[in-house]
Amino acid sequence: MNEPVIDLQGVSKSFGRTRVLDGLSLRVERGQTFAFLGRNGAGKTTTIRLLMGLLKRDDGAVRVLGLDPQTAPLKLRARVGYLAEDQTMYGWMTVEELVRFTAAFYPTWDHDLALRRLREFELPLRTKVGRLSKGQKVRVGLVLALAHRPELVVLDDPALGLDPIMRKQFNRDLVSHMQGAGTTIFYSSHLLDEVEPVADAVAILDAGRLVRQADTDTLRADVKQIVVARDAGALFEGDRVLDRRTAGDELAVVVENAERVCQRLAGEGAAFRVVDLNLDEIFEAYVVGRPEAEDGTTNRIPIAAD
Ligand SMILES: Nc1ncnc2c1ncn2[C@@H]1O[C@H](COP(=O)(O)OP(=O)(O)OP(=O)(O)O)[C@@H](O)[C@H]1O
Repeated sequence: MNEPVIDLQGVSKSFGRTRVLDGLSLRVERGQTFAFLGRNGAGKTTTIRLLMGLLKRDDGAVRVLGLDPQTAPLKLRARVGYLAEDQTMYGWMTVEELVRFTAAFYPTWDHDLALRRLREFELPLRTKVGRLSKGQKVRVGLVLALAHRPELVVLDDPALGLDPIMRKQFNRDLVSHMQGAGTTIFYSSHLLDEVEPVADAVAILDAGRLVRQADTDTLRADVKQIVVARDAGALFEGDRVLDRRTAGDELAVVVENAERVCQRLAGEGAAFRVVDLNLDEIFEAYVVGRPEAEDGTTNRIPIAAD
């Protein structure tokens, strides 16, 4: 198998006495569009800063494009397009000046490509960056992150602060300008609806721990809600239950390995129905699901990355 583009193993990071990342392992393959999901404060930006060599880890190993970002940050930056969450731009420069200024840092800069993207994004070249709208600034950030033709694009919550129409547009930009052509895209988000149509793979981070990493299609096929009679909770003993809730006479249980669970239930002659979940519902089951039975016992098994 090819070397992964991003490879984190057992990475931990604390700020003072607060442990923000706790033994995080993650693997992103070449050409993937990979969404890194987590609620506010889960540790996404911290992970991205570690990937970019902007922070030092306390423990574990990090390789990005085969390099350790901590010891080779500049080499890495030349090969990565990075859009920070709080991208600070030089507001007093015009768009054109900012593009020329940034170009000077990258030997592989493709100025024609930059101009083409600026045109496609309908960005006004002679307007000062400080006067652009939030959506326009994100697009300038994307142009700057892409025009040196990086092998890897790392975007920290790029749709943050954009209105729903602009977020859809951003997704279209992602698909039309970055996907394909072998570029690997790693981006953090908490906007599940928008991630779902574009991400090949996702990782779900919760309080600094990885709760699941999988291809998006695999995840949707694997995690389902199974509805049984209210008193039939014992059917799921030993299963990986993520969430369990009752409604009227029914019990709805979200499980991993749904196909295997369904085969078993069918074999046992149990009455049940299966509900497909979208990424948003799956995410919710992992990070806020309540797997406990009414007697307080739990059968959520600690979950490892695939
Ligand atoms: N330099 C720092 N010093 C102290 N605490 C920090 C620092 N950077 C991050 N933290 C804390 O680490 C935790 C994780 O922050 P991080 O920014 O990585 O989360 P996030 O998943 O990106 O959140 P969001 O979606 O809100 O941007 C938070 O509790 C944050 O307050």
